[in-house]
Amino acid sequence: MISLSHVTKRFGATLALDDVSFEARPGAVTGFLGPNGSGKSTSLRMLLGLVRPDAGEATIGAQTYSSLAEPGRVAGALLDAGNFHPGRTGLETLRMACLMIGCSRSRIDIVLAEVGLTTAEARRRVGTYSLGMRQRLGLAQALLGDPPVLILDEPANGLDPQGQRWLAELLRSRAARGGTVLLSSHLLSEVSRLAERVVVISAGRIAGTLDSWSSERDLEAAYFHLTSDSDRAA
Ligand SMILES: Nc1ncnc2c1ncn2[C@@H]1O[C@H](COP(=O)(O)OP(=O)(O)OP(=O)(O)O)[C@@H](O)[C@H]1O
Repeated sequence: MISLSHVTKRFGATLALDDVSFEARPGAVTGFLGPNGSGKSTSLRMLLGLVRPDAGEATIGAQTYSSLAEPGRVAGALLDAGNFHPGRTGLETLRMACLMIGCSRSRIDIVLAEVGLTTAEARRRVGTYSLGMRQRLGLAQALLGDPPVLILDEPANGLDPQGQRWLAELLRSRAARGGTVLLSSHLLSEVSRLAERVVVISAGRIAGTLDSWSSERDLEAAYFHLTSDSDRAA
């Protein structure tokens, strides 16, 4: 279970998160949807111990990320696939990540196959990768420790239609095995395709949760209804 409980975070004069509480449950892919600047990345980064809350708590399995004994085996994360060292190959990137979390080297071949990067591609420097390939490498890194929890910031960014279909299948199969998947997006179509439950955030506040929708248009209508309500309240 992933949980934010009454979290508030300010950056100077900006109130990025205002008493935010929500959960992502095991066995489901939860989408975290909101406009640009609504607080999605700040929430995810807080779950991973990269941003400290001013008030409240962000936990994974009732523990803060920094108190987990083996965080890489509990939660895999994809935050910014643009952040990889461009001079290292994909393989070197994964070897270093594997060393840091203490995983078996055999996991590298497994995750490369899982994300659809070939051996030849993995031997290329990351600086030569397309956005979609960097995204696949980021997902491979998140999967290295075979963690039950995945926290993914805009994971479909740059993926082609085949990649998007493959990602949807990957995330659903992790959830079907009891995994907890939380993914952020500002794209309705992406969330509609990937998630089965959606938490909506707007201007740093949780605007509501959607548990079912019949079509992307249906989700869109519910989303605009929730976000316009929270705009009026702000
Ligand atoms: N390190 C920081 N310093 C100052 N302000 C910040 C910082 N990080 C985030 N913010 C501000 O906090 C608010 C929420 O930002 P956040 O990146 O969490 O939004 P987001 O929903 O992920 O947006 P996007 O969809 O554009 O990625 C924004 O107003 C942003 O400018």
